[in-house]
Amino acid sequence: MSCDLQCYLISLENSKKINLLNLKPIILGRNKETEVKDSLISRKQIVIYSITDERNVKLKVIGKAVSGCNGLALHNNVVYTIGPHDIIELRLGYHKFKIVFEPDSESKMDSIEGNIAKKPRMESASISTESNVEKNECKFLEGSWIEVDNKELLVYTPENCECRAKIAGFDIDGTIIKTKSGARFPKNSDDWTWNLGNVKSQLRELFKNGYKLVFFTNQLGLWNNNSKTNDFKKKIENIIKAINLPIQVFISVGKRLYRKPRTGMWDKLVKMNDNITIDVDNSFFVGDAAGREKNWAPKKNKDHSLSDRLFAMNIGLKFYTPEEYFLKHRAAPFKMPEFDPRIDTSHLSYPDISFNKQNVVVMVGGPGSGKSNFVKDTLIPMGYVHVSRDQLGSWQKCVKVMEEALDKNKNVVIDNTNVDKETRQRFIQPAKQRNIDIRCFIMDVSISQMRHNNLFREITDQSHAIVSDIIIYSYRKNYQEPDLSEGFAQILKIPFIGKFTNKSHEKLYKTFLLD
Ligand SMILES: Nc1ncnc2c1ncn2[C@@H]1O[C@H](COP(=O)(O)OP(=O)(O)OP(=O)(O)O)[C@@H](O)[C@H]1O
Repeated sequence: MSCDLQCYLISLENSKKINLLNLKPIILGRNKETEVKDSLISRKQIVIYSITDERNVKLKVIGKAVSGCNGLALHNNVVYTIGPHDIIELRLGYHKFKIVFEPDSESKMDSIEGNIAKKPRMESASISTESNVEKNECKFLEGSWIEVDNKELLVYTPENCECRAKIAGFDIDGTIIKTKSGARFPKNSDDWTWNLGNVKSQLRELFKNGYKLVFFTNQLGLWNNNSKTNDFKKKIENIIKAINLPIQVFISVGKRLYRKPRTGMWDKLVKMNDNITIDVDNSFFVGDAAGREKNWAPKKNKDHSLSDRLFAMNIGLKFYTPEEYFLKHRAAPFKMPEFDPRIDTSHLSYPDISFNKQNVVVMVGGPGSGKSNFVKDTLIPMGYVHVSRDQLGSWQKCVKVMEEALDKNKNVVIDNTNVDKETRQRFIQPAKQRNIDIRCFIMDVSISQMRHNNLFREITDQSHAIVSDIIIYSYRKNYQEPDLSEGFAQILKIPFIGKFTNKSHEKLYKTFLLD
């Protein structure tokens, strides 16, 4: 063997070259030698030396992180023998160093920029050890929690969780687990068992087939409750431990962006996937909130919601119910929501709203029906004085401001819900007394679209007071259809035409938001 033979570790991140001396151990870790700053890695992570004459390298993991070789996890305190071109990962999947012997008699073409870096060898053939590393070993190693956006989202990531392109996503309650007691809601954090017998083995199969396993769950009940949150975290850790796979878990605690069917949890996963683009076409999501009607199977209740199916739809993922996925049942029928936000409205147009005399426009429409948006877009630019109870505080003030404007020969728009005849008369009478025409513009928007719009506003505009569903349903209950006999010179129906100031709002609006 030539005495000129040298062994190096070459960083695949920055081409840094570390000389491995014959039979002289050095320490790799979060240190100057490697230039790695990853806090999950110990300063003393791996002990390593070369046996240059034999063209091999011995190493032992001694630090807190899970280190790897050629994509496989290494055990701590086990001596491994590896060889030229093997790739050491200081933390499994990260901070890769290739073993290079120079001169390289095996591959003259080999270079960091060349074939090895682009096509890293994944086989474990060259690892020999005093204990075996199984090729598909997939154990779970305890991880850590992070809190996002003022605890609206909690994320659990096991230490050896790898970022992968294919995602197998699952809801938890009613999908992975069910209550042991048979109660609808768990009685305590131990009240769980596997939902279906083969959940665990199917998850293992997916993991072996290259999927990253991710759980997504809505847990509004944890909001502002530290003790419940801690119990729930423990429960999640127990479930993952029992499955014994590195599964990442997203818990939506808040009401807004992260709650399924909204895509906040998925968007966060995309950002946390270490620049690996997610292969949406080959990923999927499984959940029991699928909108199935009562008796979708013998004696089965109606699903409590549709949020899991809509979550998948919003992202563009294939969707399965637990029965379809785990038991291979045929797809059950389901009911879609009344309002579909994806529908294109660009072909619609407003009716002719011009008028050749002084007039008052009384808007009629529930909370979130888009009255203010319409008024701002159309009537205000035409010179109408904007009268709104939201801004003035009481209907009496609205009447006063309207009268003052009318007496100055101005046109006026009353931008209130104006739900019934009595409310509308408050504005019709003073106009009539002045012989001024009154028109009525009704927002042609369904109750479910109003709910969608309100939620959209809640997410995008925190300055506006939150409108509860109760207020919207009370609008529906009290609604009296406007009629010419009330004193209107004209009644027009105003369609909802989507108009957006920015792309991200448009994207959000066009997803299913209601659960
Ligand atoms: N034409 C539109 N295109 C896109 N989004 C719209 C449109 N109209 C309204 N929205 C959105 O719907 C939400 C409610 O709209 P808006 O405030 O105009 O309703 P409103 O009927 O005036 O409600 P309220 O009576 O509660 O004040 C807002 O977030 C708004 O941005």
